[in-house]
Amino acid sequence: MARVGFIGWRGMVGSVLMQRMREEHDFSGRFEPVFFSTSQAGQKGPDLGFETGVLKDAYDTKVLASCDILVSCQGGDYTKEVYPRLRSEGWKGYWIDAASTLRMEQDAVIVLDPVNRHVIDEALSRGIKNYIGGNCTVSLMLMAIGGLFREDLVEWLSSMTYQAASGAGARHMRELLAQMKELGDAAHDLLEDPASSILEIDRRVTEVMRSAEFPVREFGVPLAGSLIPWIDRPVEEGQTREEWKGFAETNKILGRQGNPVPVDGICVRIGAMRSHSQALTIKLKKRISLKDAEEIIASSSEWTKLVPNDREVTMKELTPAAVSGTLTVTVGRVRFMKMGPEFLTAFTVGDQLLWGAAEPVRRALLIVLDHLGG
Ligand SMILES: NC(=O)C1=CN([C@@H]2O[C@H](COP(=O)(O)OP(=O)(O)OC[C@H]3O[C@@H](n4cnc5c(N)ncnc54)[C@H](OP(=O)(O)O)[C@@H]3O)[C@@H](O)[C@H]2O)C=CC1
Ligand SMILES: N[C@@H](CC(=O)OP(=O)(O)O)C(=O)O
Repeated sequence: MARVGFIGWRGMVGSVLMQRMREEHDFSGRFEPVFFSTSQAGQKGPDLGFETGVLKDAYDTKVLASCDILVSCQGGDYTKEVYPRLRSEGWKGYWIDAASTLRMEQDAVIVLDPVNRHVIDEALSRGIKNYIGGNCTVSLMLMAIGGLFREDLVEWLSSMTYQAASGAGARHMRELLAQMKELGDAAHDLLEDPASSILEIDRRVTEVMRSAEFPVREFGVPLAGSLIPWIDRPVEEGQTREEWKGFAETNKILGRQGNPVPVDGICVRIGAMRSHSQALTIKLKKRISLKDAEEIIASSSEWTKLVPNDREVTMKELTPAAVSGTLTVTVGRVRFMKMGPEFLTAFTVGDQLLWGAAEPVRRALLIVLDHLGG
């Protein structure tokens, strides 16, 4: 029976992974799970409804190397430190990771099996051992409109994003709520009075938002009541690294680095909790009917849900409030644009911690286990 080590299981992404694995009964005796921690070795393992033993030291490469598969949601710094050591000590097992560190390596595949199962299967048959979850924005875009790529209809794509606080981590989610509370508190008494001036409410809220006491330790600036049109560090030509991933990772996931599709846009952090949204402009290679475009989009995956371009349904279903916590990736506002009949637009929303992080990793584990005959 394969031995599978889990590192980072108690973090935000790791907790969602554990939750999904329990829901899907993945811990049903098909493999032997081993739980690691960088800070709690020797303490009790997670409460998953079965005996999970004592936590092993996540820096002990001897114990790590006793696993056939390692699944890490611990983060890039951990991967950078431990992964090369394991390989240099001769470990030949499968490394499945949510962090971006190894994504663009030649001997790694970015996993999003509803879209690139063929790439994963081909890599397994070539003996590739590293399977890495993609950037959340890229994975969610492909879950939404992968059908258009599958039909080779996309000449180029621009994605303007509206990214949730969860993408930056748990502390950022807390800070967003703390900021919201401060703003609400600032206007509290005026909100109670229906006759109060909206301009006075706005003045107070803006004053609090700009004050030195406003909680901005994590984001550096206000997000509640505002937005941040910059995610991650700068790279070349004025792009941010998050924007750079759009082109690099989309083409790697699709296995078309030799013939890449241009993908670019502006990535923006907004005050949503855990669902990323994106407004897409898609230049098609040829004219197709709106009905065909909708059908192809809806066929992108079994989790893709096409929302009719109708006000009521859009407001109910095409929002982070509706989508968060579900595996459904909604796509709506599909229509041709004034620029010409090959310019298609769409809006999509998906949970950043599910298909954006934990779910592709969970499914990669099952695929590798299948490959090993587990
Ligand atoms: N956040 C996201 O949206 C995405 C993240 N990722 C990747 O996943 C990595 C992990 O992200 P994320 O899950 O947000 O990170 P977290 O900060 O939530 O968790 C990372 C680790 O911190 C340690 N930790 C310390 N204190 C606590 C605590 N109070 N509660 C829980 N864990 C604690 C745990 O390790 P230990 O038990 O060893 O102490 C945990 O595994 C990222 O660095 C990134 O590489 C990938 C896609 C999306
Ligand atoms: N950078 C993404 C989160 C993410 O998926 O990052 P990475 O590509 O490092 O896994 C965000 O902030 O929303």
